[in-house]
Parts: sequence; C-alpha cells; structure tokens
Amino acid sequence: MALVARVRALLLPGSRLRGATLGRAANGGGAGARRALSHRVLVEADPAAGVAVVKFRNPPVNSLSLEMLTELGICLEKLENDKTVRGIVLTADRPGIFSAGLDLTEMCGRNPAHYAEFWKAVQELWLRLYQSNMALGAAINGTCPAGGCLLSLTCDYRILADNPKYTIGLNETQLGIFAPFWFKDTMVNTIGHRATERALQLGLLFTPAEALQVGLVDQVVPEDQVQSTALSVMSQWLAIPDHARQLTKTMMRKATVDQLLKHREADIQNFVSFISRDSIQKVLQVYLQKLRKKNH
Ligand SMILES: CCCCC/C=C\CCCC/C=C/C(=O)SCCNC(=O)CCNC(=O)[C@H](O)C(C)(C)COP(=O)(O)OP(=O)(O)OC[C@H]1O[C@@H](n2cnc3c(N)ncnc32)[C@H](O)[C@@H]1OP(=O)(O)O
Repeated sequence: MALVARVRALLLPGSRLRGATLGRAANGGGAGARRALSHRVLVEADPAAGVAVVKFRNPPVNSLSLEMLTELGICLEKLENDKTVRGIVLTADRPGIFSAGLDLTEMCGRNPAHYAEFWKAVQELWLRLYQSNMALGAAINGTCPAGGCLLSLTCDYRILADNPKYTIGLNETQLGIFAPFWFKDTMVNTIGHRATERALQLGLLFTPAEALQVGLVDQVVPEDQVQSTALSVMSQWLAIPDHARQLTKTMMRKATVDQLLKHREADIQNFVSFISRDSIQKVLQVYLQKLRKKNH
C-alpha cells in the first residue's frame, strides 16, 4: 500500500479527522472541544473558538520522518476541509523538543528513489503550510533546529518558551549541508536578507532572547504560557474577516511559493544528487553517530 494510503488508514476510527464526531477533550478544552489522534499527531479542536491545536508526538525528538510528514499533511488537509476550523496552532505534545528537524535517517544510506520521495514530501508539507488559508501559529515549547524552525516559519506568528535550551534556527551549514532556496526565502520573508545571510552562513541557533531580537519569533513567554499565549494571539488573527486576511497572506507569499512550484522537479533532482554524494553521506553519518554516541 502507498505510504499516504497507509497513513490515512492509520487515523483512528471514529475521529473527526475521518468525518465522525470526536469525543470531548480530556484536558482543558472548552465546551464541545474535540480530540482526535493519529499515531504521530494529536489534534485538539475547539469548534467554538474555531481553532485546532496540532501536537507533534513522534518520539524521541519529533523528527520529520516520511511518515510524520505524511501524517501531518493528512491531518492538515482534514482540518482545512473542516468548516469549524479557521486557525491552527502547531506545538509539541511534550515540552522539550518542538522538532529536531528533518529525520536524518531518511537522508542517510538510502537509495535515490527514497531521497526523491522524501524530498517531495518535505516540499508538499511546506506548500500546504505556507499557502494555508488558515491562520497558523507556532507555540514553540522546545528546541527548534533546521526543519523544525522551517515549520514554525511557515506560520503567521511564533511564540517561543523562555528557556535558554530552546534554541531556534536553520543550522544546516553546521552539519555540512545547506538550506535550499525555499528555506532561505521563508527566513528572508521573516527576518530580512542581511539577518538571514548571517544566520544561514553561520548556521546560527538563536537563544530565545536573540530570536526575539532578530524577529525570528514574535514573543517569548514563560514556558507554561506558550500555548495559552498562542491561542490568545490567534483570537486577534481570527478577528479579521477571513477573506481579507487570506487575500493579504496570499499576496505576501505568492512570489515565494511560485518559485518552488516553478522549480519543483529540479529541486528534487538537485536534492537527490547532492545528498547522494559520498562526501555528504559521510558528513551526515558522522553527525548521526555523534548524536547517537551521546547516549551509549
Ligand atoms: C541543491 C538543492 C538542494 C540541496 C539541499 C541540500 C541539503 C539538504 C538540506 C536538508 C535540510 C535539512 C534540514 C534538517 O532539518 S536536518 C536535521 C537537523 N537537525 C539537527 O541538527 C538536530 C539534531 N538533533 C539534536 O541536536 C538533538 O537530538 C536535540 C534535538 C537537541 C535533542 O537532544 P536530546 O534530547 O539530548 O536527544 P538526543 O540527541 O539524545 O537524540 C535522541 C535520539 O534521536 C536521534 N535524533 C536526533 N535528531 C535527529 C534527527 N534530526 N533525525 C533523526 N534522528 C535524530 C538521536 O540520534 C538519538 O538517537 P538514539 O536514541 O539512537 O541515540
């Protein structure tokens, strides 16, 4: 069975994400709040507020594996088709790691067809998020490198927990790889050209104070207030008539989206040929081994 079909089948029976009614949220959702889960993504929807909180739960580090990318994409697609939902907050189910970024094991020791499938899934999730008609917020309750940072940058605003361990940035160069043009464009659109150039060349991971200063996040708040702040900011975004907000968002993001749409196939081929190089495979393997050694 194709991965997308397998993941669709994984979504739990009875969940609103499959069109049925959800049970009431067990943990503090408002009246009528609903809860649905797939294996790697938990969705808590509050129809009265028009908001769904989408929680990553892909242990140990919420890495964006092919399955995680696919499941997340399917959850978002379902929410976009749900008329009761106008805004989505992305967060980690457990605080500590928002997302460790792209799953390195998907880019190491595999074959070109796998690299192409994986990169296509990364592109698709980015396109879905960056073009979303929903208001999107990131409640960043953990460390947020590389692909994790990219996820948050697709949102309309970012709230980061005030914990010096929770760094955020596109640190690809530190691994010996580099951020492709559409990662770069997404960051430029948030913090500007010069700050992006410095951040990308140096592979900077910003502390909360630095991230706030450079404009990578909009607010830094105490750790226990990240989600509540993200929800309260969401109500400001949802106070604007949807059509006006959506047209404005499209206007702001269209040129960036069009660049990837125009070069999508070439971007996949470039990724496959870059990541397949022996030298790059070696660099990634050494990096992964270093991460693993820490624990053994
Ligand atoms: C020309 C056209 C295009 C060219 C394009 C070129 C290149 C491609 C660009 C690709 C863009 C890449 C984007 C990315 O997102 S790359 C991933 C970057 N991520 C990181 O650098 C983070 C790495 N992880 C960490 O720093 C830490 O794990 C942590 C997130 C700070 C959490 O620390 P801690 O709680 O101490 O956990 P551990 O380090 O002990 O990790 C637990 C296990 O998880 C494994 N792990 C960690 N991160 C990843 C990952 N990203 N992917 C896969 N696996 C990961 C780690 O190895 C541990 O495994 P173990 O249990 O077996 O020891």
